[in-house]
Amino acid sequence: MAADNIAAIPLIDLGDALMPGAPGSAEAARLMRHAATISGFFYVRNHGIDANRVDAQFKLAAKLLDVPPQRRAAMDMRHSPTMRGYENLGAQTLDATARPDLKESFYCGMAYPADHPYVLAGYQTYGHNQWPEEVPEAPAQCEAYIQSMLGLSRRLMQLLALSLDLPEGFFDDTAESPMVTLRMIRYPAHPEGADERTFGAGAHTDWGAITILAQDSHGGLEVQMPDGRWVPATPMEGCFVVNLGDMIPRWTNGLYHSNPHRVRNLHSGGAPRYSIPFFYEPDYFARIEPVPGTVAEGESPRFSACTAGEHLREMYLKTYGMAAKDDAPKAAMA
Ligand SMILES: O=C(O)CCC(=O)C(=O)O
Ligand SMILES: [Fe+2]
Repeated sequence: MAADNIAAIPLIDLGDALMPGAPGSAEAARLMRHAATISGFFYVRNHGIDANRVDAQFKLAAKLLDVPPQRRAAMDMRHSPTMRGYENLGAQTLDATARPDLKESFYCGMAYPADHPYVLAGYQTYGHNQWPEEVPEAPAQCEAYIQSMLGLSRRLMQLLALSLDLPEGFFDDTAESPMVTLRMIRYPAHPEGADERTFGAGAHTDWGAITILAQDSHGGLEVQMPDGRWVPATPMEGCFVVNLGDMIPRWTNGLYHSNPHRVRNLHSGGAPRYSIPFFYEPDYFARIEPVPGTVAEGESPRFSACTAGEHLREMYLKTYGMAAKDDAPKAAMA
């Protein structure tokens, strides 16, 4: 079974590619290009993140999601200008043709200082976390996890640049004040007799640049291949699943893909499934337009150029039917 999905979702060993200029970087970049032109999904191993840190984050996810419902209501993400806090079961419909998602989650972001210009401006994803006092260790632990994921994301963006025959540091200046979201998700067991429109997470593509997913041992994530087939992203010990979000096709003029994926918690024997995706997006004002070498001479780009902030705002509007209050930056974006 593992061999099957490794063929579809390649495994990249980063052990020798973690530092700029490291000898294994070219090979990692080559494998990344291969994965990116198929589905945009790959596993990473020897990624430099301590297994204990990941385990502790799963324990924290359970604690956060065990906070009683009436307390959680006070910290619902809908009360947050930056969409941080609790998301209830059924609050999001990732696939508009399916039923509302059978998942609940807790969202948080990087601890930007309150006087950071983007926080003051109220841009989406910057600042304003809502922490439950029942879990006092959450802010510091989430920030530490975010910082380690951010380090890995920056390295993956460097390898992505290499994979496009660009200098390793090509994307570095888009990472100055990144938009990052950490999400801790819990999926109840898939209901018995549920119809084919029922999902833990309906089919969707991710919106940002890179998603780094830690999943527990139950499985349930499936990825759509170019031929339409759904392939399980079976959990692999010590590995993250990495996938490219919709900004990457926009940045590469469609050369790299951000394929649909979905979740059904079918094989856990009735237990809930936990997953922890980390979403990395560049700076709010990073321009997302084809990188050199991706638009052939005489051809027009396939996507309109935009800023990362504009792109993300559109996406939130699409699946939650709401956008954060960030009309102000329009002038600055023009
Ligand atoms: O839970 C998972 O395995 C995937 C979650 C996901 O796709 C998402 O949050 O975008
Ligand atoms: Fe996703």
